[in-house]
Amino acid sequence: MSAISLSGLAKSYRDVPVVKGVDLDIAEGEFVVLVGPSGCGKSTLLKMIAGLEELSAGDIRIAGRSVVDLAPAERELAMVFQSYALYPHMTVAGNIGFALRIAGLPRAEIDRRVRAAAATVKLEGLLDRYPRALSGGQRQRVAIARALARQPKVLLFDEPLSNLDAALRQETRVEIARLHKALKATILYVTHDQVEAMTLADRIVLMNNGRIEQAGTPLDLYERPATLFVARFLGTPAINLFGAARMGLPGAATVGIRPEHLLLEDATHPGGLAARVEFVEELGDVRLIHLLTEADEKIVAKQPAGSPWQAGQSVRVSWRTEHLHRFDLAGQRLDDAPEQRPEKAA
Ligand SMILES: Nc1ncnc2c1ncn2[C@@H]1O[C@H](COP(=O)(O)OP(=O)(O)OP(=O)(O)O)[C@@H](O)[C@H]1O
Repeated sequence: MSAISLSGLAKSYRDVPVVKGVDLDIAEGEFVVLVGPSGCGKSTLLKMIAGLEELSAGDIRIAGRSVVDLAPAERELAMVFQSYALYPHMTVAGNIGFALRIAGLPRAEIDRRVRAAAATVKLEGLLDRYPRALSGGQRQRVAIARALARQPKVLLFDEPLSNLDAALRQETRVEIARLHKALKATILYVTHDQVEAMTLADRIVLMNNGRIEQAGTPLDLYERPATLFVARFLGTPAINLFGAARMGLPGAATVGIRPEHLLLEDATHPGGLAARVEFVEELGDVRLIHLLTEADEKIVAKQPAGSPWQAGQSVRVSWRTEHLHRFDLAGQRLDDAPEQRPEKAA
C-alpha cells in the first residue's frame, strides 16, 4: 500500500487552474522531492495534502484512507515550514510538545516524546531555551522535532532550509538525510534547490505549470531527461543546446550536451565545432569555460582545475555521441540515436 496516493488532484483559484491533475504514489519510507520553477504549484500541492487548501478535484489517500474530508490534525502527517513558526513565548520543550498537549496526551508521554524528538535532532541541551536565544539552524531543528514528536505517518517539508545560510543549509540537509535513514519516514519535500533535490531524493518529481513533467530517480532525470524542460531545469551550469540541423542530426529539432561532456582541443585539432574562449570562471575544483561558437552560440564547458584554456583562445569543441540528448520540435526526448543502440549498431 502506498503511504500517499494522489489521484487527479486539481486546484483552481477563482477559475485559474494552478494544479492540473496530479497522479502520484509515494511508497512507505520513500523520500520524494518536489521541484519546479516558481509558481508551478509545488506549495499548493503540499498544502492540499496537509489539509490547508481545499481541493477542486481529485483524491488524497494516506495509508490507504481518503483524507480529503479530514481536518489537518486528523491526517496523521506533520508539516515543517520555511518560516519555523515557533511560539516565541514557549521554550523549546514547550514548542515541541505543543500539539501533544492540545491532543491531551498524558504528561509523562509528552515528556518522553519531546525528549526523544529533541535527541533525534540533537537539541537535548536546549530544551529550556526560548526561540529568540536560538540560531536559525537550531530553530529549524525545533520545528523538525515538533513534527517528529507527533509521530506522523508522513512528513511534509516546504522549503525548510531556505532561510539558512549556505553552511547551515548543508549541515541541516545532511541531518535530514540521516533522519530519513534512521526513522525510515515517508517524506515529501518541496525545494527549489537542485542540490537538495539531487542529494536527498529517492525520487524527484519535477512539476511544470501545475503538472508532473517527469518523476524518477535523480540520475534518471539528469541522465535521461524526458523533455527539454527537464534537461534545462536540472544541471548547473545549464545544459548546452544546439539546433539539431546544424549538428547534422536529422530527425531531431534540438540537441543538448551537458557542460561536463564537452571536450576541448586546441584549434589545430581536426573535427568538432570551432569556438573562441570568451571568459573563464575559476571555481577552484573546476573551471567553467565560456565559449562562443562560429555560429554565435554561447556554450559552457566544465573542465578540470589546471586545464589550459584562456580567454581569447581559439578551440575545437567535440563530444561523444552517447552524451547527446535529442529532442523533437515539441521538446520530447527522442530515444537514443540509432548509433547509440548496440543492437542496431551491429
Ligand atoms: N491563495 C491564492 N490565491 C490565488 N492564487 C494563488 C494563491 N496561492 C497561490 N496562488 C497562485 O498559484 C500558483 C502556484 O503557487 P505555489 O505557491 O503553489 O507555487 P510554487 O511552485 O510553490 O512556487 P514558489 O517556488 O515560488 O513557492 C502561483 O501562480 C500563485 O500565484
